[in-house]
Order: sequence, then C-alpha cells, then structure tokens
Amino acid sequence: MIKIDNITKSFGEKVVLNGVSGVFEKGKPNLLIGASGTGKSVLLKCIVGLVTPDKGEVFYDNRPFYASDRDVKTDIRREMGMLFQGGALFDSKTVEQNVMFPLDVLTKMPLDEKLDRVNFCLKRVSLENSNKKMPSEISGGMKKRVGIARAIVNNPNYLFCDEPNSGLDPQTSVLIDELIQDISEEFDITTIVVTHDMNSVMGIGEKILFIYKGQNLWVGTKNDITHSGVQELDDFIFANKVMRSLRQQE
Ligand SMILES: Nc1ncnc2c1ncn2[C@@H]1O[C@H](COP(=O)(O)OP(=O)(O)OP(=O)(O)O)[C@@H](O)[C@H]1O
Repeated sequence: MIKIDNITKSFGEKVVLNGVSGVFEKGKPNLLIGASGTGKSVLLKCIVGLVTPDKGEVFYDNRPFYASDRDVKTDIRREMGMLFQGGALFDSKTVEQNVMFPLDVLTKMPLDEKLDRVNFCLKRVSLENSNKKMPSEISGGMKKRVGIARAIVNNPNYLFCDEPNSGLDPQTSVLIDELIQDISEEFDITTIVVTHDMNSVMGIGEKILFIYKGQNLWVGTKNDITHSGVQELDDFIFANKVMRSLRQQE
C-alpha cells in the first residue's frame, strides 16, 4: 500500500500539485486519471522520488520515503518496478538483455539464476521464444510486454506505469491492461497507472483517483465514475464520444 499525504509542488510561480492526498491499494492497479497538463506525471515522479515535492510525504507500507535516510530510500527504490512511456527498451540489447538489466544493476545473482528469472518473466508475458530478438524486430505491443517483464523481474512490491497504452491499438491496449491487472493481483503488487484512456478506466478501474488542476478531486471505481456528481469529472469522461453515447442510453 502506498499512501501520499499533502503532496505539493510548484515550478517557479506555477503551482502544479496543490496538496494531493490519497491511498493506493495493494494487489490491484490504481489509476491516476485527469486531463492533459493537470499534474499526473509530476505526481508520479514525486511518488517515486524523481521529483522532490515542496511539501508532503509518501509512505511505502508505512515507511516514509522523504523523511528516511539514504539506506531506507535505497531499499524502497529496490522494491519499485517501472514501465516507462513508449517501453524505453535499449535498442542495442536483446529482449533477454533488456529484461535482465535490473538484475545486472541491482543484484549479485549468478547468471543461471538471472536467466531463470528472466525466462519466468518472459513466459508470464507470453514471450517465451523471443529472448534473442532485438527491439526493432518486435511489435509495439510486444515491446510493452518486454517492458512489463523487465518491470517485474526484480519481484517489485510497487509497480509504476506511465501511459502504458500510448501508441497501441485498442485490442492490444486491453491485453496490456489485463496483464497489468493480473500481475498486480498475482504477485500482490501495489500498482499505479497514469492514464487518460477511458477504455482502461472502464476496463481495470477498480480504484481511480481523478486529478484536476493539481488536486485529487474524486476517488472511486469504474462502477461509480459515471455518477460521481462531480462536474469536472463528468466534463473529463464525457468528452469521450463512446462515454457520451453510453450516458444517452441510460
Ligand atoms: N520540470 C518542470 N518544470 C516546469 N514545469 C513543469 C515541469 N514538469 C512539469 N511541468 C508542468 O507541470 C504541469 C503538469 O504536467 P504533467 O506532465 O504532470 O501533466 P500530466 O497531467 O501528466 O499531462 P499529460 O497527460 O499530458 O502527460 C504542466 O503545466 C507542465 O508544463
């Protein structure tokens, strides 16, 4: 479980996050949604420690991140897996080398153990025969799956996904969403997904935080998102044509 408390961040005069608090639950994907430029990526960066907030704290299973010393921060960082936008694979490394990379950097595991772990993760994302392929030889959806395998290779307790569906067709997006959901449940990971894809929201939105102008304006699930009574949330979700037609049918 990750808890954020009063996260505040400005860049110069511009207040980007204005006291965001919330809880991200274990064993499921927690979605951060909101319009473009509303502060989702900055919030994710504050949570993982890539951007230091001006105020506020992030608790990883009750361990405060910012108030802790370097050793505890390093421990917490080791428990994180990240799926970057666009996959961010190393073009000059094979699929196997890409997935093994976090183990090379973060562990002293012997090679045969690392290979076992890589093969387990590649199998989990249905890419068992792609070890020696180069990123240029595989599709966008496969690249995302390699990214997921790499994100989970070190057995993370926390998984962060920034726009995991960007650049994917709707069918592949659903597969990636479901994979993220299944993996979160199976390995009991606290997963945070930044998205503005309404298909993802309605597909895997078991816990959703709606960010609006640097504040957490609403928390709920896909089952109550269309009846929130929050105008700003309605404006966001019903900007989508499919969602608008669903509302008209109600
Ligand atoms: N390093 C920075 N320096 C100055 N301003 C920044 C910096 N990073 C982000 N911002 C500003 O913070 C605001 C929020 O950006 P952020 O990337 O978090 O939005 P977002 O909700 O993730 O948008 P999108 O959905 O388009 O990715 C934007 O106005 C952006 O220009």
